[in-house]
Amino acid sequence: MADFHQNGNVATLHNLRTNAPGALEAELASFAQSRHIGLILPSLFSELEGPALPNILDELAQVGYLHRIVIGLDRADAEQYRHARAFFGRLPQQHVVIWNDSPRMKQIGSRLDALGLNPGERGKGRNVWFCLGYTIACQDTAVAAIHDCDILTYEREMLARLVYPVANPNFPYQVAKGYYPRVGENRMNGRVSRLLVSPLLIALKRVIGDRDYLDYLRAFRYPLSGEFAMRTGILPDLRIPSDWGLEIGVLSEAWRNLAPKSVCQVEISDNYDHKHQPLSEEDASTGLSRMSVDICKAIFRKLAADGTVFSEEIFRSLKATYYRSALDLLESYYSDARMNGLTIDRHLEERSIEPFAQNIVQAGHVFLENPAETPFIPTWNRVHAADPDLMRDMRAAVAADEAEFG
Ligand SMILES: O=C(O)[C@H](O)COP(=O)(O)O
Repeated sequence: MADFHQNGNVATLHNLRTNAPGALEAELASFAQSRHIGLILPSLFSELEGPALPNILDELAQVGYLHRIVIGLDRADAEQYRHARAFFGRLPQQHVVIWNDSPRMKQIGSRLDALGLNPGERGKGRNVWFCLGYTIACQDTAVAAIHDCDILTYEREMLARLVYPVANPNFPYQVAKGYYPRVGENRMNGRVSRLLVSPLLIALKRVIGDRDYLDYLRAFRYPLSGEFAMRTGILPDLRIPSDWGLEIGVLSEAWRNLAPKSVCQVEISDNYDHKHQPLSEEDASTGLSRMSVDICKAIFRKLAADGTVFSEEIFRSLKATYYRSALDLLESYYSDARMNGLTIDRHLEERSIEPFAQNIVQAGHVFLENPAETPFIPTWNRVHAADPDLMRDMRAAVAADEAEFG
């Protein structure tokens, strides 16, 4: 049974398990009559062959309130795109597959490059950005949700809970961020969230002192969740990081652009499992290690933009303070896991803290050497100002790909 604690920073919408099954979906169907609800699915072609996506589609096929599903397809050749069209074809809702590697979409990318508005390296951030642009260009969607395509425990109630806070016209929220415990195969997961982000935020508070931004980030129960819903009015001004800092980046944008009362977090599941990436201890350029560096950089940059002065000494103290905080939290995670019959490999977890500590310092170095680096994709407002036809042409490119390979 969940609690109903509020932290005072962002509204927390719990699942008290008191609602009748289907009650939220029934309400959403009524909201959807006057405000269209869309879903964005950033997908790698390889995920079509994974175990999660077929079940996600089975669940989505039963969702009646969705106006459109926009699928951003990465790392696919022409044959794979054709296959993807057929794969997603069983969705009864209006849907579109954006083939990011198509010659037409590459031309759109080159046009952006020529304007100095490079949409960044291939990756989830860039994929989501094109899907958002497509959604804005359609001009018919009031609420857009985003979730990952590797969720092994997907149920359609997750989506209903995610979109409800921004779809209900009587609620004040512009952004809803999903949260849940990550457990699977009897293990407590969420390694980067538990072992890097939580202790890093505690350490930052100790080293640099109180900051509203730190309180805000610390208020989120799962800051790295890939599940968001937003009212589309805020999308044209959203700056999406092109690297792995996407989830923290979106929260930071919400903090910068919106009043705190417009942001909430919502419990979407009590059983979330997904594909696990390796930590790659020796190589900070891949896997969770790379993710941890990008997340640290995103947080440092945001704090610096807010007036915090960083130095080598601060990053050294941060590393030491982080290490201590992470070990303390590890003790709590262990007890929590143990009482819930879950396993946690203490040795492995303690070993993961070391590369994370190194990566904090590495991210600090990168930041100090290049403080002006802004790995953000331009906002769609900026794109529209520079090339008012681009969004329309992008829609046409997607339609032409569909017609050619349909
Ligand atoms: O959210 C996280 O911490 C990372 O995505 C890693 O998650 P995992 O440990 O569940 O694979």
